Amino acid sequence: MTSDSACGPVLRFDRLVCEPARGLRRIVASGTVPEGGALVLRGPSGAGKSTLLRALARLVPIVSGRVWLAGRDMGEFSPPLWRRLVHYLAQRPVVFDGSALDNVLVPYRLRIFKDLPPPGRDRVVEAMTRLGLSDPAQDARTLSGGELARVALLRAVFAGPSVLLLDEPTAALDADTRRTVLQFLGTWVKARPGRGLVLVSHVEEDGGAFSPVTAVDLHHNGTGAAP
Ligand SMILES: Nc1ncnc2c1ncn2[C@@H]1O[C@H](COP(=O)(O)OP(=O)(O)OP(=O)(O)O)[C@@H](O)[C@H]1O
Repeated sequence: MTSDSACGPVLRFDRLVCEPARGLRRIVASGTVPEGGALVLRGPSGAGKSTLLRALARLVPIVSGRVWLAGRDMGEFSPPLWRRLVHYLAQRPVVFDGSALDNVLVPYRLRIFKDLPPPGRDRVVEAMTRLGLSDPAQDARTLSGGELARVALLRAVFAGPSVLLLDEPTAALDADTRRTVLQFLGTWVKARPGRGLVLVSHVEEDGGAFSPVTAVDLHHNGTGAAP
């Protein structure tokens, strides 16, 4: 896996020490998310990949270490603003009542982002179509696992993040759909300056969809390092 630092880092974490819940085994890692590209988080099951992602989103306790977004320390942001800009997408998608389209727009329907104008319906439907979601009106509770994963991904994308933290976003997808999703993310991350991705993936080729790309290997003992 190559590393290319031609662009500056969007997100950087240095000797970040976090724990899944207070008092549990700690995870220690440092890494850099390149602008317009991705950091791929690798490691065996239980090594702490999801925990590290959740720590970067300020969803689990950070014991020590530092995190910067576009050069600004995490502490300079309120937690809600940070979580919007550094947006975590869980491994198991959450489904709400309503259609597939309603589900993409949930944060706006619930008025979580009061200061952000909702994206136009046409833009959302166009993105859904690009991801192979051909019926925006379909009841979300009838969507397959792979369709729901793509709905959840679009919900995250339309929340307006700078950095998307994606926990195995291609796990429920067949090879063709996986390529479509990776291509979509590759376009998204380059569409505006200041964007980056962090991706947990067990699929070696997933990282190859992005350039520049960096990696962190988390080990069984919870320590992580760039290879
Ligand atoms: N809330 C929690 N309470 C107790 N233990 C937890 C909690 N969350 C995670 N753990 C434990 O912390 C360790 C790291 O979990 P984590 O989900 O971060 O691993 P992972 O590398 O993402 O694994 P996988 O590849 O299987 O998803 C695991 O041993 C897990 O059982």
